[in-house]
Amino acid sequence: MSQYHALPVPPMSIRFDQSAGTLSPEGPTLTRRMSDLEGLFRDHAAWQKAVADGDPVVYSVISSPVPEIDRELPQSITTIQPGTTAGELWMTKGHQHPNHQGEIYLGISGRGGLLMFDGTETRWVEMTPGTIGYMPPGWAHRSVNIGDEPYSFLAVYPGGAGHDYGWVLEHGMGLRALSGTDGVEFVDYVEG
Ligand SMILES: O=P(O)(O)OC[C@H]1O[C@H](O)[C@H](O)[C@@H](O)[C@@H]1O
Ligand SMILES: [Fe+2]
Repeated sequence: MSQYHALPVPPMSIRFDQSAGTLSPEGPTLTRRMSDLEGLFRDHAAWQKAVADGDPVVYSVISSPVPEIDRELPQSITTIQPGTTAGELWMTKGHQHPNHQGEIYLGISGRGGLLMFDGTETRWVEMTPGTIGYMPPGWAHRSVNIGDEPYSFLAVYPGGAGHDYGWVLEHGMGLRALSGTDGVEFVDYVEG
């Protein structure tokens, strides 16, 4: 975490320019390429090939300057590119909040889905512009682009929530979202 990101901020408004894909003022930004998603797609060989064939950007995250520290309420906008890897829809890594804290997403543009898993049950919430998706404490979450255009959503989350990526690598997400003839199709996480 940069020192800039950890600084307290005054009351403020933050402007989102959708066509430019910017927040102002802006905090840290993050770009995740295919190589950053190791171990997450069911078809490892297809993932490796995609990395070798140009390692495309799968999603990016722009953040407001509100710091990720306890009692603050940071926000970020994530944009997932459309695409599939061996039929599996492009998605975020997915994470659990170590101390089980809730979070909300607001669909901004494109069509997506919010896959949630509490270790036993899986839930899917379809996200279109204007949908508020709620993740209760203890539900790991992953976002998926189910359309042909970039899918963007706003996230608002407790500053102390943290990101546990190891939990998803260990437990999976219950289901995988594949591109189907009539849209999205689900298979068990462990299915090959
Ligand atoms: O952290 P990932 O699973 O890669 O998801 C990407 C991002 O999605 C949302 O914007 C969350 O609020 C971010 O905290 C998260 O980093
Ligand atoms: Fe989260």
